[in-house]
Amino acid sequence: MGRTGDSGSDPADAAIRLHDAGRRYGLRGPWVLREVGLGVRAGALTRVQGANGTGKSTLLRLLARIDAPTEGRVHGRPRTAYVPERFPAALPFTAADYLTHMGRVHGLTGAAAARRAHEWLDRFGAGAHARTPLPELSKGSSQKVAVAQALLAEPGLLVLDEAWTGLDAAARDVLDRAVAEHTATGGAVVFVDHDPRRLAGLADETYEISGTGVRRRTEQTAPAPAAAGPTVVIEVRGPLGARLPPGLPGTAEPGPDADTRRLLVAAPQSDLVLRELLTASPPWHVVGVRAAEERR
Ligand SMILES: Nc1ncnc2c1ncn2[C@@H]1O[C@H](COP(=O)(O)OP(=O)(O)OP(=O)(O)O)[C@@H](O)[C@H]1O
Repeated sequence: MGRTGDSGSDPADAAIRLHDAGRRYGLRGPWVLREVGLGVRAGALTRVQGANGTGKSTLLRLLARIDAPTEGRVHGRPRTAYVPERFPAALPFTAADYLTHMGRVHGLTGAAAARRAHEWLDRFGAGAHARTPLPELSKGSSQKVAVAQALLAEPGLLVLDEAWTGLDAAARDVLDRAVAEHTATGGAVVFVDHDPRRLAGLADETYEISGTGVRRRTEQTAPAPAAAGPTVVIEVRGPLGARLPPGLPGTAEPGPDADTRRLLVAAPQSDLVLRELLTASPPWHVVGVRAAEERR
């Protein structure tokens, strides 16, 4: 069985690393993972894939340190936030109180945690549910809370297990952008998603689970084609006279102020463009992103 350690993907700058890690459930349960060696780099987007039941969630729980490996070791303790595949929605909190509580768990002051709780609920279009008890939320709103609790913590490592499932299209876009911003500012993201188009072409590393082993995939997924379809307007601000990064897809035009530009980009390429802008030197500040139809 191929071991990721054998493929040389154990970077020294890893935020977290598994060494010969194995996991089974129960004393005599079958091994789900064995001899797994992989590192997750700071500033990188890492995808984990594999057929149903192969151990994707198990691997993510090891990386999030929710579970300890049955054998082997884990190195690195980045501050980690985790969106589980199934959010425990029956907790006795309102949405805002739960998020504030989670913010405090992650070390924020009460005031900062409460502010970010409301900011993230608003960003996900769930501001109206701030005072709704978690058990009364719809599945979609509940998932927004599940994702917001991880994002508001601004962790070093963000672990997303099917986090897009159940979100509406606008909320999925918000999460896509949050992931791009997170990696652009040096955070690490590990994700699993059943949809191969999710963040297609953006992953820096892709790991495939097969049998009890994990293999690093070396081939890059081609970026999503710029198909006809929805266009988004990205308004950015940069230093006066600065040039946009070369080779950006879409078209650019002057913005409302001398230091702003408006980019018209096919929706599937907007994350790629945001990432280029945020990682440019000097970086561009993203003023806003909206559907082209809403343009005034
Ligand atoms: N808490 C647990 N107790 C016992 N067995 C478990 C537990 N969690 C997972 N397993 C088993 O470990 C194996 C891998 O499960 P896991 O959920 O990690 O796979 P997955 O690839 O994420 O699955 P899916 O594609 O269905 O989300 C499965 O056989 C599953 O039944």
